[in-house]
Amino acid sequence: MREYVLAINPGSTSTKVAVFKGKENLFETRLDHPLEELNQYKKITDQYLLRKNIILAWLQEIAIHSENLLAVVGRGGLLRPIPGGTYKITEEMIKDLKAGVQGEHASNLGGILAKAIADIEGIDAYIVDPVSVDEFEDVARVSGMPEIQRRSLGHALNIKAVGHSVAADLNKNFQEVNLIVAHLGGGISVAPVKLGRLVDYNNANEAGPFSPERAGDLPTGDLAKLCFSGEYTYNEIKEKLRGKGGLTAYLLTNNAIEVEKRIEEGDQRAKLIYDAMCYQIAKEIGAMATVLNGRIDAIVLTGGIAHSSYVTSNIAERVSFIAPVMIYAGEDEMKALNEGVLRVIRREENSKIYEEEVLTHDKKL
Ligand SMILES: Nc1ncnc2c1ncn2[C@@H]1O[C@H](COP(=O)(O)OP(=O)(O)OP(=O)(O)O)[C@@H](O)[C@H]1O
Ligand SMILES: CCCC(=O)O
Repeated sequence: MREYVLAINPGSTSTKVAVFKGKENLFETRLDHPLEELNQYKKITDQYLLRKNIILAWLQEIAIHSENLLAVVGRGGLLRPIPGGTYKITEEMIKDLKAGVQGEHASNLGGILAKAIADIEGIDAYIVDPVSVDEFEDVARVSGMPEIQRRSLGHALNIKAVGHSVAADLNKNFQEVNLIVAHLGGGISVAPVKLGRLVDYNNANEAGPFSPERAGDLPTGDLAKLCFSGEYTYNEIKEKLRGKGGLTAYLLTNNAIEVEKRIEEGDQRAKLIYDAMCYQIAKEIGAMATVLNGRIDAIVLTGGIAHSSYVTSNIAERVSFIAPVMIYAGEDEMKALNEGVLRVIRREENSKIYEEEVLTHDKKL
């Protein structure tokens, strides 16, 4: 009997996998990939066969047979800009994931792996709320330089999933509330969520507050000088902006728990940098409050760093005058992927077709 949903969430060095029966999470694990293995491949998407075989071996280990799978869902990546929702994976989407139309990202593998495993049984494969969800109002796209448009890239999957939970806790529908959701992880996304739509974003890879691994907003003149100083290659600059920026650049760690330990031991520099990160997050939340004209049901702090009362109280002190601050620490992307599929299977929502949404969503300013 076909009754299980397999969820696949690829990260840079591991693939999280889970098997659900209805809402119940039966098995979940993180399959680690040693760097020596991954480094053999030039492009992230070239790792697909290696990861597929490891997932199939794991399914065998837990005695889940592919003929009992009902659907497979993967985390969607840097696709073309599309509205949020659950998408049936099509060949057109696979082409774009392989080409990396908005860049390389481990999540590009999510859809490719889901489709490859679903195809073994001829069942449906989906992605849910990919990184490239774009529900911007046009005014949010204008950057100040016509050659550059502001892009919507961020932690849409967790932000939307948490938004649904917050709305339910407020006894409302997601489409009835205005929220500012700050996802505080390795990257940081701050999003004004207007009646269920992500109408603006900082773009977690390139702007907004700095984060454990990313530099965030920078003074543009000084950045241009650094780029042309002759000291760095393009790839080195890219790494300084994303991967080796933020806390990692200042404190040589991306681990917020380690930073807090240093602060407790009296490290004043660690305190200054960490407080600056909280300050920038609060400032971004304040800016996003204007997007919602100040009509906000709640400010929501989520992601791994929202476990820290140091961070949440620091931010709350600055922003609680705007709206009540609610904390939903951690993330449950596996549950969010499964629920996206369940909404379609239970006909609470229609699945979308990527190429149709891209066509109707192509923005030229
Ligand atoms: N209890 C805690 N207190 C403070 N920081 C914490 C705690 N637990 C986790 N973190 C921090 O959260 C960060 C990782 O968050 P998270 O797991 O959401 O990120 P990720 O999944 O690696 O990246 P992303 O969220 O950008 O996809 C790390 O800096 C980690 O040290
Ligand atoms: C673009 C930000 C999303 C992520 O880092 O996972």
